[in-house]
Amino acid sequence: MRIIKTKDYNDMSRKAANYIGALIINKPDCVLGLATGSTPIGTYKNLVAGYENGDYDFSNVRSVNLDEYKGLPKENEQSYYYFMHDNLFSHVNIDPANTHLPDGTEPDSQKACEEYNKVIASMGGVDLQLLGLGHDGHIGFNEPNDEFDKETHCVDLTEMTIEANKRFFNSIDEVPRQAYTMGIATIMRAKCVLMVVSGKDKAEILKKSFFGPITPQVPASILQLHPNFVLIADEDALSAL
Ligand SMILES: N[C@@H]1[C@@H](O)[C@H](O)[C@@H](COP(=O)(O)O)O[C@@H]1O
Repeated sequence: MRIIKTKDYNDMSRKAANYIGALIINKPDCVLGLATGSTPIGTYKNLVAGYENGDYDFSNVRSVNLDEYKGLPKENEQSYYYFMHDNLFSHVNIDPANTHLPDGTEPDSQKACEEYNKVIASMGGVDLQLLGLGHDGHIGFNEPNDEFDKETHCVDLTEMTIEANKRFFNSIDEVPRQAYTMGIATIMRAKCVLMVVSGKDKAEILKKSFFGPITPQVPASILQLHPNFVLIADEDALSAL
């Protein structure tokens, strides 16, 4: 595990975008595993700026997203489909046909998950998986559990996650209770895992995840075993170490 300590959120976002941008320059047809949440927004802004100034060309980049709420239509502003278009895809020259998210509009969970596993397999491996960190240690929507969930599956979101994500909705009742998420085994197979973490409110869970025991009760802790795990975190997020 490599820790890159940054001054603040902006510094974190710029360094993470530089990291991803270097991969795009090196491997123009790379497969990016992408994440949502508020933390990567700055990273995406910097990637868009890099595209605009001619540093990054997304025309051959392919992407697979970590997760999607179950039951939200694509045009719902809180769907991760909408988020990705709003924050990245519609601002760069990525081919929409090369971007993938689980289908949150598919009511049949087994079908949605099997289809997404096939999509992931067809990409031939993720070069870089970007991750945020949930307050309970979740990655994607892999919530604390008695075992590590391996492939794409449907999850019941925990109260903590519903509570944390309600800020994006009009009321807590609107927050979906379920989501489709890539599994831990898929995340662990990525050649490189890049996590961005910012803020004092993440300091305790960051410490627990990467300096505590490896346990499915703290899903992110499994990343301690990843051969190429890079954590880009700001001083606040690292303040409990
Ligand atoms: N499914 C997403 C995660 O992928 C994300 O890492 C987490 C943290 O979000 P934030 O970055 O807003 O703290 O939120 C959501 O639950």
